[in-house]
Amino acid sequence: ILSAVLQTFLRPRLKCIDGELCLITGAGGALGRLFALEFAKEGANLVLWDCNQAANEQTAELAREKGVKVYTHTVDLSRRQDIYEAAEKVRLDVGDVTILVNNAGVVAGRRLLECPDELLERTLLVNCHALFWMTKAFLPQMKAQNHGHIVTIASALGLFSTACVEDYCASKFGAVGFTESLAHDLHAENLNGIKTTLVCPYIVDTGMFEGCEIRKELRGLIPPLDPLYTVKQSMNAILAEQQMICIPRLMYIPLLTRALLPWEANVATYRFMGGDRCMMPFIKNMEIKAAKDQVKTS
Ligand SMILES: NC(=O)C1=CN([C@@H]2O[C@H](COP(=O)(O)OP(=O)(O)OC[C@H]3O[C@@H](n4cnc5c(N)ncnc54)[C@H](OP(=O)(O)O)[C@@H]3O)[C@@H](O)[C@H]2O)C=CC1
Ligand SMILES: CC1=C(/C=C/C(C)=C/C=C/C(C)=C/C=O)C(C)(C)CCC1
Repeated sequence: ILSAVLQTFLRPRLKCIDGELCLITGAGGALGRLFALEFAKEGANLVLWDCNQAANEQTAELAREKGVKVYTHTVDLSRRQDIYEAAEKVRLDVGDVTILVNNAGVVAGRRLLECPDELLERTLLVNCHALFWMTKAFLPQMKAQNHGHIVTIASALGLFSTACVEDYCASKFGAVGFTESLAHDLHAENLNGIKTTLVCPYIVDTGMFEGCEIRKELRGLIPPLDPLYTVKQSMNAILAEQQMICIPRLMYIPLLTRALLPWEANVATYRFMGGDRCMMPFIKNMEIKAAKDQVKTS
């Protein structure tokens, strides 16, 4: 406890990752791109995976300007075989990945009963199942050297939940459980050279949850996070080899109250803070977007 408190108030020693090989999933997306640029700044060579080839290549271009080697692959993380095949290519053509950042994520953004099954399934496959296949593909090399770092970009919604994002909460609770169990596994095997970091951010202003908002009067107290701030905070935690980080720190409170208060008290708190209906405008946005897409395709 003392060392954790000291870590919070003193500047922890940050590790050097110059020359390491870092694989980032969802690297074409908002946070993925910023992670790529931060890892490049630290001198890590990059392997960038995304299903969106154009966006991934754009990230690669920007990262190459920092003077590091960058390799790209177009991978659909909802397909186990695609992950294994791309991982084999990386092993043969590039080498051993020493830092793995599981960042790609999706959300259905529909009410459960109106959501196509495939969309619900996709959330679980990308946000949760892919963690199993990524770890099975890259952990053996890390174990052989007793050196590596596995980062999971989960969510505050992997620690406590809210209405209308059943798929997302199920997948992120899964991601949290997976990463914690893996961390215990590595400790139990005395593989102290392999670290894990679990990142749990609140709403980040990237567009993924456009419209999600809490009670107006509280929005100033807990505003959506700036993407660069989120990534910088995460980088500090990663380089300090911190096991878990909630961004902002205020997010530890709903995690604690969820565990300590009776269910009814939590429901009342949600109502008071607008946490119960925070996803309604986001779902509306997604419905409008889906309707527009349907018009375009028909
Ligand atoms: N934004 C937020 O409020 C928060 C986000 N997070 C988490 O942070 C992570 C990054 O989010 P953010 O940057 O906002 O999201 P983005 O949508 O900007 O980025 C996600 C990236 O992952 C890609 N991706 C989606 N599905 C697949 C797939 N099947 N295979 C490969 N790549 C895929 C996306 O491609 P495409 O664009 O083509 O779909 C996109 O490039 C996610 O895990 C998210 O859950 C956590 C807390 C809050
Ligand atoms: C439920 C709830 C809250 C709102 C949380 C929200 C709005 C979280 C959104 C997180 C997102 C979008 C994560 C994405 O990965 C409060 C007011 C903090 C506290 C009371 C309970």
